[in-house]
Amino acid sequence: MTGDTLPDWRDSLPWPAADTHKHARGRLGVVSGKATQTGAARLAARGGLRIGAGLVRILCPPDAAAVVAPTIEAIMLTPFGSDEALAEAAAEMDAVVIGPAAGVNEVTQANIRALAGTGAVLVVDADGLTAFEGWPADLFELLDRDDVLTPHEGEFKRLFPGLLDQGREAAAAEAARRADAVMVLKGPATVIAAPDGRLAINDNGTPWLATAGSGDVLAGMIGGLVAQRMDSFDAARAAVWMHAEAARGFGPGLIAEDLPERLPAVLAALFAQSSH
Ligand SMILES: NC(=O)C1=CN([C@@H]2O[C@H](COP(=O)(O)OP(=O)(O)OC[C@H]3O[C@@H](n4cnc5c(N)ncnc54)[C@H](OP(=O)(O)O)[C@@H]3O)[C@@H](O)[C@H]2O)[C@@H](O)CC1
Ligand SMILES: Nc1ncnc2c1ncn2[C@@H]1O[C@H](COP(=O)(O)OP(=O)(O)O)[C@@H](O)[C@H]1O
Repeated sequence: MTGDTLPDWRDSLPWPAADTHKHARGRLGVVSGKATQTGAARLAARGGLRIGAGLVRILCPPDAAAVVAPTIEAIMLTPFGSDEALAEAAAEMDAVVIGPAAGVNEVTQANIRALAGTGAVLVVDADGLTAFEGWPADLFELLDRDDVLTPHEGEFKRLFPGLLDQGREAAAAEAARRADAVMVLKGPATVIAAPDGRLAINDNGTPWLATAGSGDVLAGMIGGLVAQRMDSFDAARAAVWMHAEAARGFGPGLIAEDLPERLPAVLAALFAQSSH
């Protein structure tokens, strides 16, 4: 990370205390797509669970429940049949990830609108961003300052046409200001910007991450940290670094499924260095 004046996110990682229980450790919801598109949410959920959220629940359309249920163990499942029902399920969550394979449509827009009315911190990725192409202000007005948007460059251009002409750092900073939310502009050097002006550039990226679903895992990891009440900007910085570190540790042959399974090694090294 750049920025010598920025506090190190390592000092605010949420290690469990002796009296912690799973609910206190952070409850993360991940919204799944329809029955044929549940993998992305499962990747995100696994990332959130591995990074330490005490309880992770996939929230899925009713038709997807029979597909998701046989593929999960520790991760829990709640089907929802309407945006109201989604908001009701999310009311118990500290954070919710929405977007991976959610569908680029009005249902995804309505689901984000419903989630914005809950107390959960939102991590909006992929289709959750693209669904607002042409109407970015409709998304921004729903967001709180601790919500996080995680676009790759294609998604970023859909919400902020022309802004990348200013360069990635200036563009991410301006986007965070416009959205009034934390911006994670993904790429070989991921830029993380907060609406209060904080800015960091991740410096341990690796092209092994250029594989389908790796961004879904990252969204879940950010969600898992903010569910543990880590500051959203620090959570994004930490997750981006750990995500790349996990990929570096695996190297050739990496697929997205491998990333959550590498996290214990990454976390163990950070835990050993910490003053817990
Ligand atoms: N396991 C699963 O279930 C998975 C499900 N997934 C889900 O699938 C859905 C569709 O995902 P997607 O990847 O096809 O859509 P999207 O990323 O919008 O790409 C569309 C176009 O954008 C452009 N583009 C420009 N810059 C880019 C960049 N940096 N990175 C990538 N693209 C960039 C590029 O156009 P080009 O530059 O080639 O002209 C590209 O053709 C979505 O719901 C997602 O969540 C995935 O997460 C994978 C794992
Ligand atoms: N060449 C690269 N170097 C470093 N990181 C990369 C590279 N290509 C992709 N990544 C990282 O991989 C992830 C890809 O996310 P995304 O494009 O959303 O994929 P998906 O939608 O398939 O999950 C991001 O974290 C991005 O920063």
